[in-house]
Amino acid sequence: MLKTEKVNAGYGKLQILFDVSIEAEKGKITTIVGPNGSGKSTFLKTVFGLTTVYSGRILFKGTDVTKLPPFKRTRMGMAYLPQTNNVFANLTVMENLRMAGYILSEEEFKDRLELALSVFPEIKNLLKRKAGNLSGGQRQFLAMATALIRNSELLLLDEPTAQLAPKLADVIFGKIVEMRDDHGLTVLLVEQNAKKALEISDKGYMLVSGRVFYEGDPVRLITDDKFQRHFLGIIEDVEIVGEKTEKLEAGDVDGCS
Ligand SMILES: Nc1ncnc2c1ncn2[C@@H]1O[C@H](COP(=O)(O)OP(=O)(O)OP(=O)(O)O)[C@@H](O)[C@H]1O
Repeated sequence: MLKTEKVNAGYGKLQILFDVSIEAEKGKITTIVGPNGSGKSTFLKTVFGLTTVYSGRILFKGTDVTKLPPFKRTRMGMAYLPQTNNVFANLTVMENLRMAGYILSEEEFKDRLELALSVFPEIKNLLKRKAGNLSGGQRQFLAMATALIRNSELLLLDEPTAQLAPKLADVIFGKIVEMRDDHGLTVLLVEQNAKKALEISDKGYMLVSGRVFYEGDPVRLITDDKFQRHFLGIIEDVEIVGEKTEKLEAGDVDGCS
């Protein structure tokens, strides 16, 4: 569904990502974890076309989208849900949902709305409320519901559980699983809440200083001793040789613990 090939990207001349190659398979949840500032959000923005790509390719459904503007990627089925400002705060919940479905016929919109509200019944009684007055969790539900209305195929989720109470975070993770299992969505997830995110994932990546440091089985990543230390920001034993960071293969992880 989504593949990046040796992507080097950043903001203007400030390079943040180095040779990042990642694959998110159709109908699967792929999660990227890593220390603060490692480039996780920048990577999602890059996939959506919001940064400067110096070299490498981004392939979406087999098409090279590296040079396409974000609105064209949206049209192709990508939904990017940033951590904040993921809904129109001055519009009501219903107006947000209508905006998402503005190209649909009235009949199609009704069907998509019914589906979105069946996955997110939590917002059903809030349709007239201004999105800006929703709680953090409700706002996240609304943002995800708009992706369902748009019939998006790939969800790019940037820390959807940030600043939410643990119980609510669990509900959000449950919704992500539901969107994969019942609605066939492909999810590329960036999370600080690394352990829980990896538990629901089919594949895990770890970024350190803008480079892929681990790729593979998410459960192996959680249980790896090195991961725990790196994730806490203690990265003294990441071997950096010149410009290259040693990449752990899934097979190496057993030996690390
Ligand atoms: N718009 C921007 N312009 C310039 N530099 C930026 C911009 N946004 C982020 N950065 C820098 O890019 C680097 C990576 O940040 P990014 O937000 O991608 O990391 P992250 O892994 O998502 O971190 P966090 O978990 O703290 O959100 C940081 O050094 C940050 O200061």
